[in-house]
Amino acid sequence: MAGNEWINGYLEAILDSGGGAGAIEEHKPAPSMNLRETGDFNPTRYFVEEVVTGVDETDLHRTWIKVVATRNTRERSSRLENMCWRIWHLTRKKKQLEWEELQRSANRRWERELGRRDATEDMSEDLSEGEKGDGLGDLVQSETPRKRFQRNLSNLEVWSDDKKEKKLYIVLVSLHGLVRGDNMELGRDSDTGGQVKYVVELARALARMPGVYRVDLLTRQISSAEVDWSYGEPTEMLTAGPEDDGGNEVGESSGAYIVRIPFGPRDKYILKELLWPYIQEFVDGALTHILNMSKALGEQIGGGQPVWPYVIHGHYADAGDSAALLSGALNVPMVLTGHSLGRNKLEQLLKQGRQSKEDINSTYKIMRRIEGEELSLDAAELVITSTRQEIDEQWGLYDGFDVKLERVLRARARRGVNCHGRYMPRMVVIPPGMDFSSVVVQEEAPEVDGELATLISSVDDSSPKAIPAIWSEVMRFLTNPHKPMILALSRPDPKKNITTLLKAFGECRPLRELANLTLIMGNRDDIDGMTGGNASVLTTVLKMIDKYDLYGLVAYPKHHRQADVPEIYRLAAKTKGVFINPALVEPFGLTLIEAAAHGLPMVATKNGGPVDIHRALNNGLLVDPHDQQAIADALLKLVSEKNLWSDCRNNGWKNIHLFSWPEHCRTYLTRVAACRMRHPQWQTDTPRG
Ligand SMILES: O=c1ccn([C@@H]2O[C@H](COP(=O)(O)OP(=O)(O)O[C@H]3O[C@H](CO)[C@@H](O)[C@H](O)[C@H]3O)[C@@H](O)[C@H]2O)c(=O)[nH]1
Ligand SMILES: O=P(O)(O)OC[C@H]1O[C@](O)(CO)[C@@H](O)[C@@H]1O
Repeated sequence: MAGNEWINGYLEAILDSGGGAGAIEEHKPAPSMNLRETGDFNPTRYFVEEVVTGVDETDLHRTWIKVVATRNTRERSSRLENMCWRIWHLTRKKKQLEWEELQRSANRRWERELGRRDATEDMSEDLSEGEKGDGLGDLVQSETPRKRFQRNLSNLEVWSDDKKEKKLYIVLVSLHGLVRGDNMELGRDSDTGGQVKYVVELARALARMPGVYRVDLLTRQISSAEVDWSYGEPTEMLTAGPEDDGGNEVGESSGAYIVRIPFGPRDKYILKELLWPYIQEFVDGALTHILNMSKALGEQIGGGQPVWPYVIHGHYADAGDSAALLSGALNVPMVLTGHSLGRNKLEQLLKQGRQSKEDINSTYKIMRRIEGEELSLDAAELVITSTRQEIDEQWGLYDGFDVKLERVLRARARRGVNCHGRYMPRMVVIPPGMDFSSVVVQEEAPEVDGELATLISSVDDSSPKAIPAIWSEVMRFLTNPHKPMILALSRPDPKKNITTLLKAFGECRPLRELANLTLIMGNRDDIDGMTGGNASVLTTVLKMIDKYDLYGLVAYPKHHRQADVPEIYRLAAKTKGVFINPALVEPFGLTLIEAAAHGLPMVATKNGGPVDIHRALNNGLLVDPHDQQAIADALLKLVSEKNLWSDCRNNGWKNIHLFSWPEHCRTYLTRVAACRMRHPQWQTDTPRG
């Protein structure tokens, strides 16, 4: 088409000028005017050069106005051509800018990748020490060095019997709650629960390890009429130390002891939230005890030289704060276990939406607690957690810890690269053990009616099968005790979310018809005598039982002893029931491994440690604790689908052995031995061990 010949001319000019759609064109200088003078002037080429070099879009519109106003056809056509080219040029220029930006961002990404590769090399260099694995689901891959799953703990020497000639002195600190070795009053109040059980069992297990001479568990001396006299005893032996191989006595101080230090109002048992002002007083008392004990041990086993603590291990924010001070004063490595973390609790309570941050702080002194946790992180060489999730999603909330940065810092320190003063503690997953002595040997899944009915109907004192007293205590609430029992067992703390469980049960007719609900909520004489949060939970529970008319379907006994707990699990298992932990957040969940050991499948909160326990045991279902329907559905599924129930029961039994205190202690000592040595008595070239 003749009219469009000019387009061909321009295209040729583009090709000549090296331009082409998408090509990146070198910027060409404008043709000098001498082209005109020399007669080689080519208007098309001129325009192309003119457009490519000179114009921009700002006056494009003015040009358009001129073109529209031009009468002369030829002139108008020329101007139109010019405009087309300018539009084309600007489009190409825009594309060029975009391409250059793409190039720049690709370069930036490549640089970041290079950096990441560096960091990953650092980490993997570090990970080769067995830090891989994402939690209890990899428990078989966890720090606990088990034969079949021996980790590549490259530069760590696993603690073994050849350490038996060492005579280590270990100090554990757990300040709050009622701490004693036997008949613990777990669940009596919000401060006496899993941590108390954990530290007592840890102290006993450590004292039984080769090379450990003495373990002191420091706590608060409570001489109050409100509590049993045993909590006022200055010292309580938990276990005597092991005989040494030669059968010789190992000294009267060997073994594990609770040592009670007086601090705070002498005649009062006060809540953990009110202990913060007295931490320094505890530290003073603890320091005096440790100095005296180190001297005494020095006389016994140290050849006259003081035997300083091998490690000071704080449990929970308050004891972590204290251990940090003691560690600094004694120049002894500090280890921390959180048990339950303030930032996580705050997050979940805010999500529940019942209290403002100010109210939460007023009730729980949560900001002082978080400050104690941050101080502990700064001082700790090592943080022992129960699950991988606790590291990633709970400690990861803290200023003093970042998963990736910690590994990079450690790798840099190992390579002698400056860390600019940044330091973070190592995190290691060592799941707690449990005391299996209370677990009855695995029985075949009994026929419910056959076994339990026989037991109940023949009960009398003479009967060889007299049922445990606690069974009667529970069953007296129930119209039909043969129905599958849904069991919840926890301190009656608001964060345990018992009321949502009760609502789910009360509003689910099939569940009410198919199962009973048993709530073990600590021990109580009088609800009015309970602390605030616990009293409100109990009051709400009673009101909800009335509201939903759950009489005969829900058991809520006032008292039980520690020795009753295994029997309670057994009763629920005999009815083919289910254990539930609906907590808003559960850092670990000792009750879940206890229930599994007793053959009970679980329904548990998906917030916290239960995720990793489930991955290790595969013995139940996880739920959103804020979703009442999900809780009801999961319970209904497990109590109604008998094959699923049996599979979960057997899965729990299959792997529960992974939660063993001896294995825990072996890993514990292996990791502590690798901490930075600080004290002259440990002055050796290699990590202590
Ligand atoms: O009425 C009760 C209530 C509890 N318990 C026992 O007390 C312990 C409770 O431990 P857990 O279920 O773990 O809850 P907490 O008391 O909240 O323990 C804190 O500390 C534990 C140890 O670190 C962690 O597992 C928890 O996640 C953490 O919240 C278990 O052994 C229970 O058997 C009773 O015997 N009777
Ligand atoms: O509910 P909180 O305030 O996080 O505290 C958890 C409590 O449970 C315990 O296990 C009770 O022993 C302690 O860790 C702590 O007193």
